[in-house]
Amino acid sequence: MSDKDKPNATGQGQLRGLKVVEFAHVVAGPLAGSMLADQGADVVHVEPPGAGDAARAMGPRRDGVPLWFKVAGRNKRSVTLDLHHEAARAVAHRLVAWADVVIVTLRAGRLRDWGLDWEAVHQINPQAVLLQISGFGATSSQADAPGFGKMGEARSGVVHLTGSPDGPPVHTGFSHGDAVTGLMGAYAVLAALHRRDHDPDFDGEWIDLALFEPLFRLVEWQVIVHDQLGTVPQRSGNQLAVAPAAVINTYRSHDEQWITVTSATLRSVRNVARLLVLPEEEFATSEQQHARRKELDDGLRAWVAERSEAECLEAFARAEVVASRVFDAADIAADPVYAERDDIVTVDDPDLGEVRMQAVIPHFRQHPGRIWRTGPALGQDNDLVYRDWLGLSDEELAALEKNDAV
Ligand SMILES: CC(C)(COP(=O)(O)OP(=O)(O)OC[C@H]1O[C@@H](n2cnc3c(N)ncnc32)[C@H](O)[C@@H]1OP(=O)(O)O)[C@@H](O)C(=O)NCCC(=O)NCCSC(=O)C(=O)O
Repeated sequence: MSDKDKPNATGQGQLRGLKVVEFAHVVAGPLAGSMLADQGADVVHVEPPGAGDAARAMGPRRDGVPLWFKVAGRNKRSVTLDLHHEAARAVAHRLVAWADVVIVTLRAGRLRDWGLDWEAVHQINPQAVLLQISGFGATSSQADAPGFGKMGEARSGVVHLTGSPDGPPVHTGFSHGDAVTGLMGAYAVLAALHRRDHDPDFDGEWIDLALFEPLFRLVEWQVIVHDQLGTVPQRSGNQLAVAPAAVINTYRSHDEQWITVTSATLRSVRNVARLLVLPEEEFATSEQQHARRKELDDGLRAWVAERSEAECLEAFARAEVVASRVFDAADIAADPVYAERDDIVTVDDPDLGEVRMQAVIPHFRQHPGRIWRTGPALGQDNDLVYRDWLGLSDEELAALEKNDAV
């Protein structure tokens, strides 16, 4: 076994030694695992033999090599296991027994059939933390229904709030609902592990997370405004529906670059007024600012349209008005602040040579996580995980292979 193939291969990171197995596909569940893997956990991604996780085929390719999975699968182990076979399910249960954390995102009926639901997992490994991600949650009447992240975004209220008032509701340009669900799933796992490590009576935990719930939770004002005022917040373009004093919008410069300006406190809105040479004292209170929000917005639009991006950003910086060029991927690649932060790193990849991707974020300054591999080939770690970690014998492995179960 080479050094890099040993358990705890990262040798660093906050979660070194944490054992995680994922019976999860596409984006949300694997992203939860990715957050844990970035911090040094040993994450085993179980995929069906053949094509593997559908996530492998997603997104643009270079020379036939899919790019997204190089990031999505990074720092993880890939094993194949066809759970349609009973013998494969027995191996899955050994992985459950091995793990501290089990992530499942197959539909409820399938989890029950395959012995990967809470009852089964808890029986196999009473100390395990189970993160179950589903469309509608395990207690819902829709518990077994399929769900995708965009459904979650729509159901969370966020899509209703996104877009211009006279336009259609809009989704964001990436897997927002899935990503936030993965992130919240990882956060929940760590909360459960904290209890495990401090409560002598810990007897496992079942985290039951629906795809719409994380975004729903994060729009902090939606429910209480509706409850207390009886009003339904509406789309308001780039403005925040419930922060009436704020000036937030994108404006186009003379050299046709979009710039976001955002000012959400009394002082920062006053700074905008001063920049536009409006009498600052007339923008002293939240009510005054709200009453003249359109004037500020129109004023900024005209002001930015007359100037180049560079002039605007310089003036904004001088006036302490918070603003940014609306970045695209090329801007990110060229930006000095990203470089100063080491937010993009170069990683060796067996198919593509050197690839650039996001660093482990957030940065831990004392004990940072690291990227020790890009998304692995399908089943690349079968031998390591099944033989060395689970202790399967040659005969057991041969029998699985003979039945196409791995
Ligand atoms: C994503 C789903 C809609 C896919 O639904 P289905 O295709 O009906 O699959 P099921 O969940 O019933 O799981 C059974 C299928 O899993 C696949 N599968 C996965 N892993 C295995 C292994 N190891 N062995 C065998 N089969 C496997 C295989 O295709 C099975 O289908 P058969 O071969 O027919 O037996 C659902 O799993 C789901 O709602 N999951 C919970 C919420 C979630 O995570 N949604 C995706 C978020 S990402 C997202 O929204 C996005 O990317 O966009």
